[in-house]
Amino acid sequence: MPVVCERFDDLGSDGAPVRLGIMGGTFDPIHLGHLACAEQAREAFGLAAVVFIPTGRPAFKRDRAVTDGRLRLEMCRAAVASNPAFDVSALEVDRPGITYAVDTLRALAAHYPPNVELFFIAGADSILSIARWHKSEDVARLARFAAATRPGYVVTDEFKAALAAQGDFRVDYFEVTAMAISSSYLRRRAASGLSLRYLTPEPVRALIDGRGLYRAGTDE
Ligand SMILES: Nc1ncnc2c1ncn2[C@@H]1O[C@H](COP(=O)(O)OP(=O)(O)OP(=O)(O)O)[C@@H](O)[C@H]1O
Ligand SMILES: O=C(O)c1ccc[n+]([C@@H]2O[C@H](COP(=O)([O-])O)[C@@H](O)[C@H]2O)c1
Repeated sequence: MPVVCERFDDLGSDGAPVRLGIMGGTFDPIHLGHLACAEQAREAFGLAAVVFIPTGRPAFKRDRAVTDGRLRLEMCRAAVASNPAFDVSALEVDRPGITYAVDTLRALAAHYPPNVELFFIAGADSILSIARWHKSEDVARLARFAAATRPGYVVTDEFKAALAAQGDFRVDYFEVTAMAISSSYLRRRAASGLSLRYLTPEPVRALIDGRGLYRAGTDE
């Protein structure tokens, strides 16, 4: 039985330094923006693998209903199957209560040897909120951050100063191909009966269609 993920549970067991990317998100549903972001972070930071970890009950989205965690995990699994460097983890979906990244990072740090360095991948826009994350000082100690910017997005000195004022976070930026799509956009399209083709991998689209997800009246 895998402990934290399905393909890379023994990462770092040879003692050599290695970097593991963590792509956290609600993934309701996963889309090409998430996947390109993870792939380009992998290249930019020399990550050996990226694990997609769908949240259980997301801390900052308590005001809306979220699709069942097992289904979101299944969509993530279908989305990453064709990339040998990608994996999924059920850690957050299986953990009861509100999902906090600190609990996940603690579990990963306890599982992997110290030569495995954790990189949490996130959109640069959401990086400013990390100081409000649960036990953010521990989050800062447990992982580095790979923050995705869009082409033309300038990380200003003011932004860096605002972040530095909030805590001792180690943040590195990388540029990701701009894709102006979001899970909410896909949900809205599905609810209007519009196609999700070319916005999410085909196996994910097939799951959404097959299970009748995000149809009118089933969303927020
Ligand atoms: N188009 C995109 N390109 C790059 N990164 C993205 C994109 N969409 C989301 N992300 C990043 O992926 C991570 C997980 O995002 P999340 O699951 O909340 O998706 P979302 O599309 O923003 O969802 P929603 O529309 O429901 O708020 C976040 O760090 C977010 O910044
Ligand atoms: O730990 C927290 O307090 C916390 C607060 C907000 C977001 N996060 C994490 O950030 C990632 C992206 O979250 P979201 O809400 O944009 O899908 C996901 O892994 C969340 O668990 C974590």
